[in-house]
Amino acid sequence: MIHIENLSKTFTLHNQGGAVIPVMTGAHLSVAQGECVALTGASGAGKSTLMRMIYGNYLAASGHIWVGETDVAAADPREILQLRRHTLGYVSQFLRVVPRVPTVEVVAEPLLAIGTPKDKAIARAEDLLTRLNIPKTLWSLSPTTFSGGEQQRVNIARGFAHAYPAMLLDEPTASLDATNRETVLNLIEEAKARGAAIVGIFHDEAARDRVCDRVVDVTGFSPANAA
Ligand SMILES: Nc1ncnc2c1ncn2[C@@H]1O[C@H](COP(=O)(O)OP(=O)(O)OP(=O)(O)O)[C@@H](O)[C@H]1O
Repeated sequence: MIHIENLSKTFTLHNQGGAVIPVMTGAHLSVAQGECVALTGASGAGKSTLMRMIYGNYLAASGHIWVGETDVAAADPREILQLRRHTLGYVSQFLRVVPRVPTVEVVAEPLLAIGTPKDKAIARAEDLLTRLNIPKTLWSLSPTTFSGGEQQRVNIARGFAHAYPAMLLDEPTASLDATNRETVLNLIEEAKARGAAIVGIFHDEAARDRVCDRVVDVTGFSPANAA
């Protein structure tokens, strides 16, 4: 489902005389349906960079990033938006929302965007908010004033609302209490069981060992090691 071939990345520092920094070369990675792969490597090894490249936020210098039928490394912005809407989900660590939209709609929005009937989308959102222990009294309010932990859980609910065939998870259990952490691990297991291909960064080693089938150390993709 996710297939990375010979991927390279450089950063050009325009504010530092145009210095070109190679951060990745010849990266390969394949993630099958129903499989979860954890990216590991020391801080600065390139885990976030690789995730951002798969999501289409960072441009590749060369190579291919197949997500289903789309090569993200060559896709135009319209194709990337389509891919994000239907195929590729991203659960980041922080919630970014338009002010004044009620929480239940924030969570239902990815489903509404692909034409899911409103009652079905709202029912799914309510189910996820319940599972993630967001009190019902908050559902009709905007999450902008929620606590950090509440916002993180709303973000996770939104990320899991649609059954994306491929998902990127950036520390999905970071700073959650034991009960909510367990719920998130269950959501990941459910996504795998329905065939989602998942790539994630998990500093929570017990979580990683439980839900991930394989670990890929991105240090192996660094230009220093390839030389
Ligand atoms: N936008 C950018 N511009 C320039 N250099 C960048 C940029 N983003 C990342 N880098 C560099 O690329 C390298 C990989 O960074 P990245 O954030 O991917 O590492 P990481 O493995 O996710 O680290 P951490 O575990 O600390 O989050 C680092 O040397 C970093 O300085």
